[in-house]
Amino acid sequence: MTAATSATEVVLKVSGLEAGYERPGRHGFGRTRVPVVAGIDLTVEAGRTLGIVGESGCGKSTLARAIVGLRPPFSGTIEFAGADLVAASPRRRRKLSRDLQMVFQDPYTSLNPRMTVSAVIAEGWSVHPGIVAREDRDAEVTRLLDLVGLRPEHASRHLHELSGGQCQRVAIARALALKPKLIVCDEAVSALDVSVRAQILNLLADLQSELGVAYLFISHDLDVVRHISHEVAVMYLGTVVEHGSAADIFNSPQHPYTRALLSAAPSVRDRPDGPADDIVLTGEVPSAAAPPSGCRFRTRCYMATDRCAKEVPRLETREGLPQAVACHFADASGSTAPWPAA
Ligand SMILES: Nc1ncnc2c1ncn2[C@@H]1O[C@H](COP(=O)(O)OP(=O)(O)OP(=O)(O)O)[C@@H](O)[C@H]1O
Repeated sequence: MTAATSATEVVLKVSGLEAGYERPGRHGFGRTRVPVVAGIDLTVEAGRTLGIVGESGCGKSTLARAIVGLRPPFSGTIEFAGADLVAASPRRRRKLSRDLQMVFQDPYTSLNPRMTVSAVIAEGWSVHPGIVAREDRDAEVTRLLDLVGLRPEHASRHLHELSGGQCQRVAIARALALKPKLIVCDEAVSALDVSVRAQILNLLADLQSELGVAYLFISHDLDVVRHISHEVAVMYLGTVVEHGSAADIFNSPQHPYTRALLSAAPSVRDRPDGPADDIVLTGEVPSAAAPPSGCRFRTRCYMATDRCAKEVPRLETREGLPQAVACHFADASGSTAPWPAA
């Protein structure tokens, strides 16, 4: 008997992505580009979740915005559902955007609080006609509300009458209304209370099982990312320093930055094989406008040597390790100690 192989469908493939902002050039002449995202490669498979984690300011939102077209990249490619989003005409891009939705951190600012819930959910159907027939729209709003755990009577309420958790459910219903292949969630549960956060995370997971939607899930909260992700990419100063399955990243982190980050996460710190102490990083995160030479993490790394100032470590799988790591010293011997504690 031959084993069945199931080909995985890649919905999003980002290659060599550079994105950021422009500032006035030297002496006020021209514009200088500041790449906040400095050459990122990643893929998201259909029906799966890629979590992106990293400290505030590492470029997570810039990455999300570049992917959904809110911030044109400086270079690189973004392939979505087989189409090149960067090269696509505005018309084609608009068509593709139906399948690529985003849920932001704060629904009160990302959605119009004076609109009714029903109008917020149905808005995309005017931009993308043909998804739901006009006469079926009320019923579809009710179905979507039910899907995200709200009642039919919520349809006529205004957003400002709802709680933060309810608003975020509306934002998810609005994204789902277009039957997308991928939803980019940028700190989508960060503003919510702990119990509501857990409800929304469970809701997202249930919707994924039911509808097969993929997520690019961005958060600074390690435990949230761990809860929802199949794969995890760890970002530091605009680059990915480690990328692998959520289990490999959380159970056996290899990059010194990942180790430091995880050593402060309660779910990791408190387990028997966790680090003896928090790994405290010294120094400030350098500016994206003037990153260190070589390894971008070296100015805060407890392992840095001269080599790290000269050579940029490539993000690659190293012998004996299942995940990809961008560190000259990562290998299966666990040489990027201190980890684990014993
Ligand atoms: N238009 C801009 N002008 C000046 N600085 C910017 C601009 N856009 C981004 N930055 C800077 O780039 C860095 C990365 O920003 P970004 O919002 O992508 O990070 P982040 O990881 O999402 O952090 P946070 O969670 O705090 O938003 C930050 O230091 C931010 O101040």
